[in-house]
Amino acid sequence: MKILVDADVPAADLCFRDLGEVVRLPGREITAAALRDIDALVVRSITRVDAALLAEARRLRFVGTCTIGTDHIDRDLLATRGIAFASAPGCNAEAVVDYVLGSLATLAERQGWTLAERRVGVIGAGNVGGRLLRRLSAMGIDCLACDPPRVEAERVSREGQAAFVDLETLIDACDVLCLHTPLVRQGPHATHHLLGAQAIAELAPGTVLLNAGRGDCVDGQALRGRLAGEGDITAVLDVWEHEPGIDAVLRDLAEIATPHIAGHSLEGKRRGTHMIYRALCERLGLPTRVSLEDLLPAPPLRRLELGPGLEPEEALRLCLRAVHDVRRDHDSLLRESRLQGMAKGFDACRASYPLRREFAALEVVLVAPDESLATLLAGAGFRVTRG
Ligand SMILES: NC(=O)C1=CN([C@@H]2O[C@H](COP(=O)(O)OP(=O)(O)OC[C@H]3O[C@@H](n4cnc5c(N)ncnc54)[C@H](O)[C@@H]3O)[C@@H](O)[C@H]2O)C=CC1
Ligand SMILES: O=C(O)C(=O)[C@H](O)COP(=O)(O)O
Repeated sequence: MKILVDADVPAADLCFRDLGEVVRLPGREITAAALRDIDALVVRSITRVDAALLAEARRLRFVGTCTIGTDHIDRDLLATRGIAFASAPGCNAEAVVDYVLGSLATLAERQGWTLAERRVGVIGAGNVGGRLLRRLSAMGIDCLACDPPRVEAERVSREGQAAFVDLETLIDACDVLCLHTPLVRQGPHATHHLLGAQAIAELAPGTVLLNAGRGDCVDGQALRGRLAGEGDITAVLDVWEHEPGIDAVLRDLAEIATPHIAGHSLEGKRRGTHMIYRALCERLGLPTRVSLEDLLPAPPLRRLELGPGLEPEEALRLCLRAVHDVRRDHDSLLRESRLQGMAKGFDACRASYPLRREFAALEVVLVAPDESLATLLAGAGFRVTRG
């Protein structure tokens, strides 16, 4: 049994070596020829698994992607060819929520507003959006949600404390829009350019638009036009059209521009590996000998002690940045894409990404009793204890 695993899948040798011979290749270098004698393929989001890639893959019986998104996989083709498929739903959802909160806290500081006075609209209330809504609500931040497929299928009207509304209502009513939809090209709920030219033109001045779903869900040219023209809205972009060769002008116009790393926590990546390892074991009828705990080292920063005298949002920013500083990711994309060219620089940042821990890995000790601070920090996802 030969298993080809993307070189950016962490802990792959530990997980897969008992199941067969493990071959590693960078995701963008996995070709049809490389799959000739491969029985199982394990990828991340950058390998397009389609008819061209599988042209010579006569032995292939399993494809797994250690990611939430599956838009890079032709699932119909796999089904037709009898090739089993697994993805990793929810694996890095907490990390994306951490990224969103870190970005919003950074914007609030730069632009002189507070999170508490904003209303956040979440588009796509699945594993990521649903967690975001729950954390925002627990932090006391007003939010609305838009998820027509869920409303239709489940007849839901609320998620946590947030009400479900249609997209137009959400856009009109919210100061911050967070996009967490999958890329779906066809059907009644297609998301390609879900935020299209008209919606972007109609955004109220001052709106913050954050996209950590897929780049193609937003019309990048229209967004670039609005940012370069009126310049009266703010964009936070982690995902882009045409990755890794993204639009340099849009990168410069975005207040926070990062190279598709919102989900790149150590926990998120390793959960993804482990979910695909489990799926392959199940497919082969073998027991799982490696546990997720085996893949998660203790975090280097475990405790932060806060004394009295900090404003709540200042304390929040301190904790967020102790774990992950989104400004570093922004700076590294700028630096590397200018040094190496866009596509190479974009990929280089991702390949050398210093894996970060999730907020839940940090214990925040409050030395002085402060119920509202405890609620804010616990709501944001930290483990809060009293000193
Ligand atoms: N930037 C990053 O690093 C990451 C990006 N992602 C992206 O985020 C996407 C969402 O992730 P999850 O929440 O885990 O997926 P999910 O499948 O759990 O949730 C997606 C939600 O979007 C909703 N949706 C679908 N079409 C919609 C539409 N037209 N309007 C509004 N809502 C719609 C679905 O009903 C569902 O509830 C993934 O598909 C992936 O593309 C995921 C992880 C990391
Ligand atoms: O899980 C997803 O979907 C993502 O977008 C990943 O977090 C990003 O995965 P890679 O870019 O590392 O393939």
